[in-house]
Amino acid sequence: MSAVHVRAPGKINLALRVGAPRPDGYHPLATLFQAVSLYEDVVARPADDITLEIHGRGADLPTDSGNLAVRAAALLRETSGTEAGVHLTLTKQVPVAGGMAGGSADAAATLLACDQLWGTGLGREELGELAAELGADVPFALTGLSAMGTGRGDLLTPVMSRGQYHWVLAVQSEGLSTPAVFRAFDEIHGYGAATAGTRGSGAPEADAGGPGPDAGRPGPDAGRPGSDAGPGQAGDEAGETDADADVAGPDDAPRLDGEIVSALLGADPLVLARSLRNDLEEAALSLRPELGDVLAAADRAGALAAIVSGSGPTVAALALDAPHAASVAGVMRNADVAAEILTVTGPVAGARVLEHVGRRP
Ligand SMILES: C[C@](O)(CO)[C@H](O)COP(=O)(O)OP(=O)(O)OC[C@H]1O[C@@H](n2ccc(N)nc2=O)[C@H](O)[C@@H]1O
Ligand SMILES: Nc1ncnc2c1ncn2[C@@H]1O[C@H](COP(=O)(O)OP(=O)(O)OP(=O)(O)O)[C@@H](O)[C@H]1O
Repeated sequence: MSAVHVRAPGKINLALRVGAPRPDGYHPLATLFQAVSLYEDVVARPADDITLEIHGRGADLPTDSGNLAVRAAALLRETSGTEAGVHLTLTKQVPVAGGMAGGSADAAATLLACDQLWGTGLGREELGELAAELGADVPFALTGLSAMGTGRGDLLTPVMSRGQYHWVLAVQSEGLSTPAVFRAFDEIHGYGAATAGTRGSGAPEADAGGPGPDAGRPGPDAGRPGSDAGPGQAGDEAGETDADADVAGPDDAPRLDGEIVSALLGADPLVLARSLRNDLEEAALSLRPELGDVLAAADRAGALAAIVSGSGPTVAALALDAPHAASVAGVMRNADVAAEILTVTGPVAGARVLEHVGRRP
């Protein structure tokens, strides 16, 4: 085979509940992911070593083992035992360090592209396990669509979603470090200096003394006022998910409100708008107070609701439909609160092969 082209999506966390740091420094999460139509494209070609070139965003990113795509290829090579190499051409659309899991999408796309190129014979399940080793958000970039994430965010349960949601994204020129946002979260909630670490280091640098005194506390309630508005129109058609129950993890893990799962089944953006919440938003705002202006601008532009995506600083504003999204985007562009204003839709598929070039019949 002469090339494999794989595309993987960025994500928005429709809901993100965060608990106290665990002994390993990671935070237990309960999150509802939606994959959106902002993509990372990876073309994998045979080569002797593992090499990478980057187009689009991220010209300053490392192209060596500091890059998650290179790390993904190296992990797959080691696991599969192949001696082959790969040249990766990565075209990035997802903002770097934007809270939309762009690096994770690169890793997921690379795993799938190299798997196909090298014919490793590993199944999706084994690729999922490698994905979780690379980062908490990587498994979701493989599966895409809508899913609940628990554990570190890497234990996924698919969630049914009807209809298409229209988002306006306010992208900042400077990203936010995910570990720094989790650290700010810990400070705000009195959890002590439990997390540090850099991406892809395998695990965050845990507190030398182990878990903080508050490690067992339930998740804090850090949503903005109004983000917890009244009950949704939970129908009785919740499919495999019990929409009336809180969606639970272990005893002291944070929980998602079942209302948001029902909202996705109802295909009604007005209902979803009432259920959006992000426990990291306050922490992102503490590091980047200007994000308050972005949220306010989305509100003034008539968005149904707006939320910081994941660890930020990208703000995702929900619209009623495509024309409404275009209108909100126009007003937000004029407000001049972001480097770029984009419109996307979700949910979309996870990492998938777009093209095999030169495959034998
Ligand atoms: C904020 C989210 O995007 C929400 O989906 C994710 O939790 C972040 O996922 P990610 O960037 O893939 O995270 P990783 O690369 O695994 O970890 C980066 C750093 O984020 C922090 N981290 C991440 C996930 C988690 N459940 N708890 C954490 O404390 C840790 O400091 C870790 O060192
Ligand atoms: N391929 C990559 N793309 C982007 N960042 C990468 C990549 N490889 C390594 N990195 C490092 O990871 C950091 C953040 O990556 P990314 O763009 O995925 O952030 P993010 O979207 O905020 O992630 P998440 O939402 O998963 O927390 C970058 O600042 C960079 O140091």
